[in-house]
Amino acid sequence: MIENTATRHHQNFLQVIHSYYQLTKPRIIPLLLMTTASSMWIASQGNVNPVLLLVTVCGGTFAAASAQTINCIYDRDIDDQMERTRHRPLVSGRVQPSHALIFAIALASLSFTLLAVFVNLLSALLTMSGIVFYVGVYTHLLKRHNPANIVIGGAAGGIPALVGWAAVTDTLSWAAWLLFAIVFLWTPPHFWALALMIRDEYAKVGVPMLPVVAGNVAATRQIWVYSWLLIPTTFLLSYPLQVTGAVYTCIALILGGFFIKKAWVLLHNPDDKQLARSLFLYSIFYMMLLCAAIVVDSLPLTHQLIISILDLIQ
Ligand code: HEM
Ligand SMILES: CC(C)=CCC/C(C)=C/CC/C(C)=C/COP(=O)(O)OP(=O)(O)O
Repeated sequence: MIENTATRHHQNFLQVIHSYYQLTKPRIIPLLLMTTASSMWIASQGNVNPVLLLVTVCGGTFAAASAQTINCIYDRDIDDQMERTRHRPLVSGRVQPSHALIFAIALASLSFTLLAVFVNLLSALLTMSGIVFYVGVYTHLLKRHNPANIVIGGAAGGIPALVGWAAVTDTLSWAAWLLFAIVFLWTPPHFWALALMIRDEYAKVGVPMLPVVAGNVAATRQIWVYSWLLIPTTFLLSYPLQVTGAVYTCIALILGGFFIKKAWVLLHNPDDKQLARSLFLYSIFYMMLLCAAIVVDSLPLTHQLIISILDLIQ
């Protein structure tokens, strides 16, 4: 009997932890952190201090988790009505909104303190501006009111790249803003592809996502335009900025080629949900590999490999 009660308490405790974990929308955070890490990588010319990297990534994790939790509190009414979101902890009543708010404030405070004390004030303030922008501008002002919601909201997603740069250099440079621009321009194709898949759900709750208000044809045209803005922008890191080299440029070219191809096929089949899904999944893979390419590009081993290959050819 006592053993049973203890097991039940243990299970309840794990369920509570899991509910709070779910509040933070944890699957999105690793990619945000990859943009921070790759920005730190370039800013330190491949010699990033591992402790600084760890602390910055922890600060970024807490901040993103805080922002997502506040978003869950704010959007719990519409989350309740959409299949994709109806199992979230605040909707199903597993966490009280007031408890979630305390959790979010604690996470934001922890993030600010960690970054301000162990990294620098600029990175801490930028991170807080990320939370304010995502919650105040995207979630409150735009998401339910303006079809340009995610175009402007994409700026919040670009902030972790700025944070990474600021963490290393205590300033922002052209390269930092370029990384910001890459995430900013990537966000519309990433999100509209998903919105094409679940357009009816957004329509049901009255969220004016582009495919809902302008139709699939207009949305796929916009995806096409943003893809063409994104891909050339990724090359600017190599030329004229010269913060990345040949390996990055080759990988960016191949990845970009597939991006354009998928956007092109979708442009000609705007109602095909499978193609929209394929672009959505690819957009995530694309950003992961682009960040990885930035890191690989600067490794001494890569340089040695290229020199060996060039020697072999000659
Ligand atoms: C305003 C900007 C953005 C919007 C509106 C948006 C929206 C979404 C939505 C609705 C999902 C589906 C999540 C789910 O199934 O619950 C998703 C998935 C995802 N997003 Fe975004 N996103 C945005 C920006 C970003 C950024 C900047 C990143 C990272 C750099 C990112 C990374 C991801 C990842 C990794 C997933 C897949 C998560 C999974 O496996 O379920 N997103 N996004
Ligand atoms: C520096 C810092 C902390 C920056 C914050 C960056 C951040 C949290 C970006 C997240 C973008 C995102 C996944 C939006 C989805 O919101 P949604 O409300 O449209 O998604 P939903 O429909 O799944 O609720």
